[in-house]
Amino acid sequence: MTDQVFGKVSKVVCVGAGYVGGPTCAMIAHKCPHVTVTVVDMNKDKIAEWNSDKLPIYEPGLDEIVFAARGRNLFFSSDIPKAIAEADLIFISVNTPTKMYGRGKGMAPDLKYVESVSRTIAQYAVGPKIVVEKSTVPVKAAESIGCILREAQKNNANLKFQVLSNPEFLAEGTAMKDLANPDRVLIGGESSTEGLQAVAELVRIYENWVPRERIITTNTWSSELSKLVANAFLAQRISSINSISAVCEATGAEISEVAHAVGFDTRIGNKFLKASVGFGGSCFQKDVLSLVYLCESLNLPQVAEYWQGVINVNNWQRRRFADKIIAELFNTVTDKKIAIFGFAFKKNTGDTRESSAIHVMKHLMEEHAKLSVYDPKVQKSQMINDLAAVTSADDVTRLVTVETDPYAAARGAHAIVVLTEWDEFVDLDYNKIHDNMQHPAAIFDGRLILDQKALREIGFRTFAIGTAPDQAYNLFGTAGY
Ligand SMILES: NC(=O)C1=CN([C@@H]2O[C@H](COP(=O)(O)OP(=O)(O)OC[C@H]3O[C@@H](n4cnc5c(N)ncnc54)[C@H](O)[C@@H]3O)[C@@H](O)[C@H]2O)C=CC1
Ligand SMILES: O=C(O)[C@H]1O[C@H](OP(=O)(O)OP(=O)(O)OC[C@H]2O[C@@H](n3ccc(=O)[nH]c3=O)[C@H](O)[C@@H]2O)[C@H](O)[C@@H](O)[C@@H]1O
Repeated sequence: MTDQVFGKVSKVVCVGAGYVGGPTCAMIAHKCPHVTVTVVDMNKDKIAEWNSDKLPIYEPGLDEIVFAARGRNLFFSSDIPKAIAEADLIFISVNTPTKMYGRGKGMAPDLKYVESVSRTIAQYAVGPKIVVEKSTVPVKAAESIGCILREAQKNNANLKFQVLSNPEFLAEGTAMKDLANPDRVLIGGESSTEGLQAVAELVRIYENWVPRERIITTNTWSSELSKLVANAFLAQRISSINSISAVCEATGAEISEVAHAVGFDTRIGNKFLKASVGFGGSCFQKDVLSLVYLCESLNLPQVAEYWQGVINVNNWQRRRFADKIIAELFNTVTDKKIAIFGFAFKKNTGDTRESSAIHVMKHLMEEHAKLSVYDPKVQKSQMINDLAAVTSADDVTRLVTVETDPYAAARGAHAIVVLTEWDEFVDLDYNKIHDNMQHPAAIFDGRLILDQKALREIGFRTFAIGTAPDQAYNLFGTAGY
């Protein structure tokens, strides 16, 4: 019988206290009171926020779990060496953004943070450690991590490492629900005796609350690839429905009716068929581009081109929506006030990474529109920084104001543009809003959340993604297409 190299896990450490590391570890601490969980980060300010009353990220249900477990079996620290030395199992949950320089610029994920953590683990580890890739990485990334760790093993016989892949599938805004009740947990590892032992230890953690049949174990490369593929398939569904939204606008078919009818087929399914102004968020674009780059590197240009199409449609949808706004505002938005409702990439999050709002606003700013933005969760400084990054600080100062209520944002505006599907936008007093706007007043619904008919009865001109212009109610033609 082979000795058990990896004992029962009682100390878990997560390097990276971001959108994934924080919520995931809070859930592990909540569900496994016998395990001590420490989340570390090189960003000391972020750790201070995790230790404060105001956590650095907003997720429904997160505060309650963190406040209950913090100081009991959940800790946030910047002492990375100490945490690594004491850990039985270490999650690597650092960012893997699209590389913005050198080889693979604009396509490949930047793995410098993952490598840096691997080197830190190699430096400070004592005894056996299970190292778990939580970050989304290209196929074979575990091999690079393993190579760095094996080097440390050569100089210290007490060190033992096994690298596992355990990608995260939570979505922002529903992270706590997704973590508490995941469709599946995926764990990839080596089929060696030590590899299987390490996988079994990670399974044991999740088994505290996830039914065993929902914990899938595969080889390492299948696990790494499955994460990229899952995101690519999800993004592909949105680009598919968005491409059809343009056909609807040109024909009189209704995108929500088409999505409903198509999604009723159980083979297709009804989720992720909501037409929109384009998908945003830190991962879909990054991970599809990572898959495209991987395919190019593997000399599979047809596969790369196929997935690149998902990104192309997304960019086109954002541009198409901005062009529609300009066309319907009589082909000029210069100096016109336009209210922007929503800046986050989806509702129930303050995250703005790759938000479609940034791209649509950029297009409107290029036409010198004056934009007045309201979002219930995004800080003003965040909006200013995001917009300045794609235009210029001068343009932002000249053209953008940020309001703390939607009525102020819409006052005196020629149009309202809905870019995030916040529930509160549905229940606003649109009679009052209409009274205080320039007339004719228009609403462009990029999220299909508003009652178009009711708005037209108030007197608005309306446009919604995937909805044909209704000549009986509004003046929109097909200009701009
Ligand atoms: N945001 C999401 O909803 C999801 C993200 N993912 C993946 O999870 C990974 C992490 O994503 P997020 O949590 O959103 O990123 P994030 O940017 O919110 O957090 C990453 C954290 O890692 C820290 N960090 C970077 N290098 C470090 C180092 N060498 N030592 C210590 N700390 C370091 C950063 O300071 C930052 O706080 C990415 O690979 C992403 O693709 C996967 C599923 C969902
Ligand atoms: O790897 C990741 O980071 C995560 O990426 C997505 O999660 P997230 O980006 O947080 O949010 P989604 O709900 O997937 O929405 C992404 C974007 O697509 C848009 N969307 C979503 C669904 C839809 O039907 N239509 C649509 O336009 C959303 O508004 C948003 O802008 C995946 O859903 C998660 O499973 C994955 O773990």
